[in-house]
Amino acid sequence: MLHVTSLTKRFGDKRAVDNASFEVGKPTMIGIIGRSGAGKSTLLRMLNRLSDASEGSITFEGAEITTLRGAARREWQSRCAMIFQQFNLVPRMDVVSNVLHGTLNRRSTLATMFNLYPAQDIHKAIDILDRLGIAAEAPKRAQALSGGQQQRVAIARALMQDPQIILADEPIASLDPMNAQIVMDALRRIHEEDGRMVIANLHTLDTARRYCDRVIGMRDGRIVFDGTPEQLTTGVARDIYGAGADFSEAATSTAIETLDRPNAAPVVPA
Ligand SMILES: Nc1ncnc2c1ncn2[C@@H]1O[C@H](COP(=O)(O)OP(=O)(O)OP(=O)(O)O)[C@@H](O)[C@H]1O
Repeated sequence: MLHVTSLTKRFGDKRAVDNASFEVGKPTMIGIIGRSGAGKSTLLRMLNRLSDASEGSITFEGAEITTLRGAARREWQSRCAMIFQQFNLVPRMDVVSNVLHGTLNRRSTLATMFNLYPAQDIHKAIDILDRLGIAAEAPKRAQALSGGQQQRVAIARALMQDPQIILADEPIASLDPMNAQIVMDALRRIHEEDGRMVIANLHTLDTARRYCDRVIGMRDGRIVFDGTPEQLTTGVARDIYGAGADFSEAATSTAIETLDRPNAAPVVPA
């Protein structure tokens, strides 16, 4: 399905992604972990063609992605929708219009200029918002929503494109633990119910372990681990993060786990 072969991105002398290779045979939920600067965002941006590869190849269902231009590149970008840490919504625009923005690639210039949306697209947008539990927010301005709600609007906008792949760049890094859990649950459900591939950059180990079928670990641009959550032992994690013997998993925890345990001690702010 997806084949990434010897993918490299150079910025001057620096190899932000260095000879990365992996294959995904079927829709899978994959977490990419690694410390800040390891190359996670650069890898995702190359997959989506927001950024050009310096070397290497990406193929999806047999077609080469790295060389796509113009309309073919835009068509690829709708097949693999991307969501971001900062949601990237239009803050003053209402929620449903933000979601309908996901259809921009396939609308005529005239329809875009006059803000005309087909009724079936509007119904589809509302249905998607409903599925994500935020249909009631549809008429509100995006800026009036909580971070977790805004990220779900961004997911809804991505789903409007009916993508085969969802690329999520640190989707929960700006959220509190409860909203982080809601957003990760939504991504997992979309993967399981729709059979879409989800590749998410995650800065915390526990989230990757809990939600993903497969984890890819990056260090200094290289893929240094590719396996199941069970194979991701503390020793392996220490290697990925380049940490010493004092490495503590708690330091990379989102505290999502504690939400599930009714008897867990309350988290006391420092
Ligand atoms: N446009 C750019 N120009 C120059 N260097 C860049 C550029 N984008 C990324 N880099 C560098 O490439 C390396 C990888 O960055 P990248 O953002 O992919 O890492 P990351 O693992 O996603 O980290 P973070 O979690 O902090 O976003 C870093 O050293 C970064 O400084």
